[in-house]
Amino acid sequence: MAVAEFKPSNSITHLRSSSQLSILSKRLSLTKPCSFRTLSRTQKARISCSVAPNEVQAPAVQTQEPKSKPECYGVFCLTYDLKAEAETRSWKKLINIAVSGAAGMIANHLLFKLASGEVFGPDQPIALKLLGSERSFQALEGVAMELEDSLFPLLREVSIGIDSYEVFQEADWALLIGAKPRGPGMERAGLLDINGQIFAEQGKALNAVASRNVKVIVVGNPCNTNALICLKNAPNIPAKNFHALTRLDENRAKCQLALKAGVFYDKVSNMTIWGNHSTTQVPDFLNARIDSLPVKEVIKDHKWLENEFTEKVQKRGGVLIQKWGRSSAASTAVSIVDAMRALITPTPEGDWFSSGVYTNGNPYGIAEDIVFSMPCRSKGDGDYELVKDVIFDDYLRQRMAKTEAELLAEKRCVAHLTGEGVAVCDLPSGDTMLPGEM
Ligand SMILES: NC(=O)c1ccc[n+]([C@@H]2O[C@H](COP(=O)([O-])OP(=O)(O)OC[C@H]3O[C@@H](n4cnc5c(N)ncnc54)[C@H](O)[C@@H]3O)[C@@H](O)[C@H]2O)c1
Repeated sequence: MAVAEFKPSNSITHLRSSSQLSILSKRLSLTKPCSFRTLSRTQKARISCSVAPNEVQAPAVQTQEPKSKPECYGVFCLTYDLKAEAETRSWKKLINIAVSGAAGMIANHLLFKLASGEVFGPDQPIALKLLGSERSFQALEGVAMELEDSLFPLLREVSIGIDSYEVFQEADWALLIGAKPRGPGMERAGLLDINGQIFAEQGKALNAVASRNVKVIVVGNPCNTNALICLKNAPNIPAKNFHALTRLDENRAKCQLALKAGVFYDKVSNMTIWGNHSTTQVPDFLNARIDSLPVKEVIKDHKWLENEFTEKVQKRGGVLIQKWGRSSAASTAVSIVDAMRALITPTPEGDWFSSGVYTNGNPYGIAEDIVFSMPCRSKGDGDYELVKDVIFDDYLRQRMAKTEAELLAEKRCVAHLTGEGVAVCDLPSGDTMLPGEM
């Protein structure tokens, strides 16, 4: 990307968004407004601003913007030579990706994958809109600096902010990672309330300012119920557009089956994670396949499947924390990429992927009106359909009932955040830690 230096005299400056105009005007203390023009070729508004020296009242001193206001960051505010844009004519329309918790560990892996084109491909420019908390604002600036220094050709805009109503504007994707970790001694109900409030607020913000077709992936825990809270607070966005990330659990389950069967993990397919992203989740070995064969035909040790395999997947996150000293970040970022790609590329014939989705009219008899991980297929258009041809046995039904009961109890705990009355918190006894916890 060629970047032309901004000169505040007689220059024609091409900005990338209307918000940049106000920043430019402020920097130059312009007395007259600049003019707009739209380039139909790119279908994107650009602003031409003729600046005569006598219009400049003060030196181009950079004024401090209020921290809550997202704006272009650093090099992403600079202008660039339109001639150099010839190269980018074949590029697609810019995609706006909002990421919350952008100064956190998962985002630190994810943002660079997004910017490198790993999700949307080498001809798809993107804008990153980074949401942080007040405490993490400085760290957010650090993240933006690293993005600047990476010189990603596809990364056309970066903005940072702490107000979700500002950051989520026109978002095509919202990757909601930011959440409070559970502190020592904090009950799961406490975590549900604290984080639930974050997701209620972010749901409202998405409802108000995001694209009507925004795809939302909730990562922050407890992600299923946070996704439910979020969608309930965004009535103008289809509930089907909200996902809770269970792709990491799917990937972990595939890995364990491959290990036991002694095959490379690309041989494992049709892996469903049913239910909650907690230790009640059900990795489904009944419907999964290894080399196109039912798992039970390849792995004859059915006791291992029922006990060890299931528990290994459910508790993988906790074991990882014990070894690593922190929660999985890199593999979570990889699984977010997988989850996004699963929605924008056609699912291979006969296969499916897992995602926590709204149980509205599901064919499995699962309680309606919760976010439950289920098997999905996509045509690659951002949408999905539930897979119908799955089988159940008593073991699977029993396990599914347990994770369903947990999600229904979580839902009752957050009734005050979903507009469904007074919360009554009667979570099943025994702490079903989140997979990312000890
Ligand atoms: N679904 C999954 O598979 C999965 C896997 C791993 C982790 N997680 C969850 O993802 C979340 C983030 O994990 P991490 O390792 O990146 O944590 P982290 O603590 O490194 O980062 C979280 C970031 O979010 C920010 N934040 C807090 N509240 C915010 C808010 N209201 N708006 C915007 N930002 C906010 C924090 O300041 C912090 O920078 C946790 O809730 C974790 O449990 C989910």
